Amino acid sequence: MSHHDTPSLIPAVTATGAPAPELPWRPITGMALVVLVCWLMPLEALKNDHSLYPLALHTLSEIFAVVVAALVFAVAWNTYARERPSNILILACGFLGVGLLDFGHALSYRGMPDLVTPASAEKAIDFWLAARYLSAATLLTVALRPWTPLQKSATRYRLLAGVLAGTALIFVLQLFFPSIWPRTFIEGQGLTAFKIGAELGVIAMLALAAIRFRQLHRQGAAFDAANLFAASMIGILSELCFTLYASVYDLFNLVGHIYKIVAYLFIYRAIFVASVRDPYQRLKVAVAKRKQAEHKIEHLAYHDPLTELPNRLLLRDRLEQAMVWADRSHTRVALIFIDIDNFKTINDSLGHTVGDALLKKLATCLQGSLRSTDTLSRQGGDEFVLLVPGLNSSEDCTPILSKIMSDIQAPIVIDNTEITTSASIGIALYPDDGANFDTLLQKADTAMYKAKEAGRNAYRFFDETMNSEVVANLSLRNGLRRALDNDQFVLHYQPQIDLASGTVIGVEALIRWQHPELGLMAPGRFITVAEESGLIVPIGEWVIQEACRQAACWQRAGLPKIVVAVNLSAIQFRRGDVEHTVVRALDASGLDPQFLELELTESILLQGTDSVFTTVRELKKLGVKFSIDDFGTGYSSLSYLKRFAVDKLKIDQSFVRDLTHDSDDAAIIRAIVQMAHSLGLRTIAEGVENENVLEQLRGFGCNEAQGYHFERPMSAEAMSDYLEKSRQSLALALAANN
Ligand SMILES: Nc1nc2c(ncn2[C@@H]2O[C@@H]3COP(=O)(O)O[C@H]4[C@@H](O)[C@H](n5cnc6c(=O)[nH]c(N)nc65)O[C@@H]4COP(=O)(O)O[C@H]3[C@H]2O)c(=O)[nH]1
Repeated sequence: MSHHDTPSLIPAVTATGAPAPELPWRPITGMALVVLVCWLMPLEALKNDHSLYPLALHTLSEIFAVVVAALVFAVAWNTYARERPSNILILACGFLGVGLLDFGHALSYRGMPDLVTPASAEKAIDFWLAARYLSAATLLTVALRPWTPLQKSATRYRLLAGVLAGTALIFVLQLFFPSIWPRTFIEGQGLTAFKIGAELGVIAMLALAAIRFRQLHRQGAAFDAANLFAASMIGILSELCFTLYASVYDLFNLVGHIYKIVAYLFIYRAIFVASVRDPYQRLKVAVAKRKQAEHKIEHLAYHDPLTELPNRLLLRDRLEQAMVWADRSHTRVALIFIDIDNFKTINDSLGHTVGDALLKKLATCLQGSLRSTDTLSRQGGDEFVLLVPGLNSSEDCTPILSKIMSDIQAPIVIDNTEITTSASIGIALYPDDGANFDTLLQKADTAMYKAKEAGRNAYRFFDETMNSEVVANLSLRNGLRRALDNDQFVLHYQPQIDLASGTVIGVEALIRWQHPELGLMAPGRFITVAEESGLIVPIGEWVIQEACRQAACWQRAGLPKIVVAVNLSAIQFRRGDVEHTVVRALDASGLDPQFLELELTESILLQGTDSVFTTVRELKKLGVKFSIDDFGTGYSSLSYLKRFAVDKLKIDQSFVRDLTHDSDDAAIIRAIVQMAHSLGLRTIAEGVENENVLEQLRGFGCNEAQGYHFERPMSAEAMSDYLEKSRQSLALALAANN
């Protein structure tokens, strides 16, 4: 079965989604009762009353019927569209023909002027029967045909032409060759058996149509089967009247004509429903759906899908409006950047679903304590931005900020887990800190970072010093990128002295940046920026390679064999591949691994990841040495001393510096040295600036020392000279001993 053959049926509801109308049994039954009463009652007087249905009334009723038939055609034909069922066109054209034949009937009625031939009962009956058959055939056709669209649009014109030609033929035959028709009425005798039989034929066709329409209605037809069913049934009642009448002026004739008009009206209703009401309803539904979809799209464009809060776009718009209002009312607008502390940890440890639920709850909670004029938006991730208009001064913000902070700190229960968090908040004010959205947002963001740096769970108002820091950092970051490509880094070396022998046994490699404008820059000014930007990874790689190369170079030059110590950053372990870098540097330089020492900070060890452990273990296998830098300042956990099996502890210079005046520092150093020795580790004190300190360190049993008291960090050439001198004095001492 092709697509077009499929009956256009849908269950229970119509095309517009409304429930299918009930069959109109009430008018049908009422009208049937009227016919029954007329038939059963002895109404001889009425039946013979010729004034009951006079010519004028007949003409009037027929004109009305013709008008309704014409309306059926006009509405259906003019509103027809290709996707509509072709049966609508069949009804349209069929009823155009019916209307024309009814017109012929009205003009032929006895008492009307001549239309080619004189008017007569038989002439009127012949037109009448033709109209009845055409109407019954039309209804039966649409009852039996599937309600599918036409294959070709030209068919509609062919159909119209066919109906018009057929009707014209009937007119011609009736007017010019009336004798070819069987007799239907004989003056003085009344209706012929043919006429009655013909009416019964119409009744049979209409009955078939009615049965089919009822069936289709039950199956939930997508067209108005109920009204077409009523039209067929009332058509049958009308026809029954015409099998019962004795005079063309009697009661049955009157009732039959009225019923015919009612049947036409039901067809008109069906056509109107199919051609106007239903399409209009569908259009209304489609427009409503479209509006809904548009509304949804608009909502999505301006809101964050997770929290339903306004997004950046809407926030920008609201800020622009708020700025205009602030200008007029001489008030301020605050843009408050809220970043949830440790959100990443919560997300990673409890999962994204919990993370999302937390953000939603925070959003609801925050929104609950804001005024209707404030706008809370989500920028993505764990960042919210709040817009507060109508402030007189920055102090007006304080109550809001305290409220936000306490709201965020309140414990939130998700999936039976209680989560407590906090926020770092940065505030920028309009017009004080900027005159547009981007500037204000960036400044609020900068202030938020300052709050984070200050230990989180804090808020900071933006001030210009923050900005200059940011600008400086930015130019530093860009400069660092170029520095690596342009070979602007150099290593300086500081000797490490063995306290027992007084000889140099190692050097610490310390990076310097030969800045084209700012001169030689110490690492304290750029290492943090390099770490933040990740540039520490390639920079650190260069340091290892250069230190190994230089150490191997000194050894090849016959200078004393010393260990070169290199600082490593935690970021290098997190983002880089330390093991491969070191192995490559050793291979390239040819340096024996035992002359390389890597200085680890406690933060590296605290990462506690297996990869740090594996790297240390693998490099130790090669012979590389490890020391812990700045020992004593961090957690100084004994467990990682055991786990990582380092070789040396580097006592932080903050303890060494005040050693002679501060008894606590002395106690700490003594304890570190004792502990290191009992674990079989060597100790080195850094920052040794005078002889007194040195003496005390010797007294504690510290193995090595490094500091300005011996030498400041120096260039590679200066270090070569230093090593050369050290070699010579060693040779002299040996010669003297011998
Ligand atoms: N006041 C005083 N200071 C002394 C004395 N003796 C040495 N110093 C300074 O103390 C720092 C010792 O290095 P650090 O503790 O590893 O601390 C280093 C280290 O953490 C880092 N750093 C240096 N080079 C590198 C590198 O190549 N990679 C990494 N990741 N960090 C590096 O930068 C820090 C600072 O390095 P520098 O500025 O070169 O500063 C050096 C050194 O010049 C002294 O007697 N008195």
